[in-house]
Amino acid sequence: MKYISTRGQAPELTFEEAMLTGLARDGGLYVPATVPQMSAVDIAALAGLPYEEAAFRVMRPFIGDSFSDDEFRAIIARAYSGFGHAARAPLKQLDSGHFLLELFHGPTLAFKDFAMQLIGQLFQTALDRRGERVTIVGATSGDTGSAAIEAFRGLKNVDVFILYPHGRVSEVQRRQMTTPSESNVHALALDGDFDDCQARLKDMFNDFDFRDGVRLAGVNSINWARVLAQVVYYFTAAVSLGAPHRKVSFTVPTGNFGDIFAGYIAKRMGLPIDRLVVATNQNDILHRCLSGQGYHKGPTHPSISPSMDIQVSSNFERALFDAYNRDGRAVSQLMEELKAGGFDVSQGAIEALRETFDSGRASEEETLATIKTTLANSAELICPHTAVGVKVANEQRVADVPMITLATAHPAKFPAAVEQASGIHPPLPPRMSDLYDRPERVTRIANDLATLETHIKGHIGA
Ligand SMILES: Cc1ncc(COP(=O)(O)O)c(C=O)c1O
Ligand SMILES: N[C@@H](CCOP(=O)(O)O)C(=O)O
Repeated sequence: MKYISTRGQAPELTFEEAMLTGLARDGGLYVPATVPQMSAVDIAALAGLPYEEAAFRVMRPFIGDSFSDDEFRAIIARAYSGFGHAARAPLKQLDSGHFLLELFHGPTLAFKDFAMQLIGQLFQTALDRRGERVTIVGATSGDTGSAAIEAFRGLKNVDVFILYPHGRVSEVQRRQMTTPSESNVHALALDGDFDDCQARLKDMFNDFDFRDGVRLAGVNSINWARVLAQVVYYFTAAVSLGAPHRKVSFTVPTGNFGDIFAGYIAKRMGLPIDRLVVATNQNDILHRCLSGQGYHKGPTHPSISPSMDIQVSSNFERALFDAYNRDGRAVSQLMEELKAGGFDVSQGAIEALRETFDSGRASEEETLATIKTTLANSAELICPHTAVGVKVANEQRVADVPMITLATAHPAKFPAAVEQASGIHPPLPPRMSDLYDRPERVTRIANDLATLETHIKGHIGA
């Protein structure tokens, strides 16, 4: 199994190399050269399996020779052992044709744990074997950072630096990042928004002296392994509703396009997915693009679903690569135009995208109203990101095809918005009940590449 870059100018890599590399050296994102297929028989055989075994069968063909079967099985078992629900990703019925896929039973209460817990184990195994260490730098609007810190805290061959936008994450998210006491964890509150954090991270990858000097690695969804781990729950959810014998649709609260791109991979592997619906908040660049208005950046408006406050949706590049028939030069050209503000998508590419993706948006008021009505109608208290999904799903559902909305975070991560909408203050799970009492450790830092690089170099192994 080989991985190629969306910009066509970087070396082909194995799974392990792509995982440890993160961003390709031509600035692109790694994708599998070919997508492995699962037959209807393979898919039907997933029914009733433990989540871990389904994960092994879905992901195994992407791993190649990087890990032995025994090694990979053990890694998966360790990754999901800390989840608070036996099913790992349980489905809850909201009404007759609408289901919630609960992805918040991991250690940091968001869907990121599915991938991050796995790649924590994968990194550790690979680095121990190679006798290497890496410096992980991550950009977060709140959830990736806390999940990465949880997965890598205390590991001897990794330092983890997380850039988050100062003042733009929830207090629970911030405390999850700033309270771990392990010396290999470094929380950096950047003066800027999430797009600034992600842009500086990509700048670091494109500064080869720095990149090679600190042995930079990335755990954002630029890392293919992140996307791969998220493919699994599309299979388990669809199979529990009757796939491969019946089609299902998914609505995905979307920001960086990693989660929904995992659904696209599941579909390309053979899972009978009818529609994949991109649900955005008021920062609706993806919805506008899929509606034919081109991809043009605007200001980011802070919202009550802050993890989706994004303009430059990183993984959309992977979808564009396929929509432009895997033409790396065309993708490079679009990404150059994006630096200057945006680009128009060709008619052929937009038609290709629309074969799979629909989209919708939820305003702040609609998000609050959806939290309230979902509680009243289905007795489910949902987080604001999930509410964006539920609102859009309700508009886009069609009869006879079940709709599964991804519940991407626990409501207790966003208590202010949930309480505003519902009057209920969602409590943190007991194991996190002292979160507000733990001392915080964070460095406020300027949105400046040289400052960041100097800080990181000075704190490796500190
Ligand atoms: C709670 C929550 N929902 C949705 C999203 C959007 O997911 P993605 O960035 O994969 O599109 C995020 C951030 O990634 C998130 O943290
Ligand atoms: N919403 C994310 C943004 C980063 O996304 P990623 O999937 O690329 O890591 C967050 O919570 O940080």
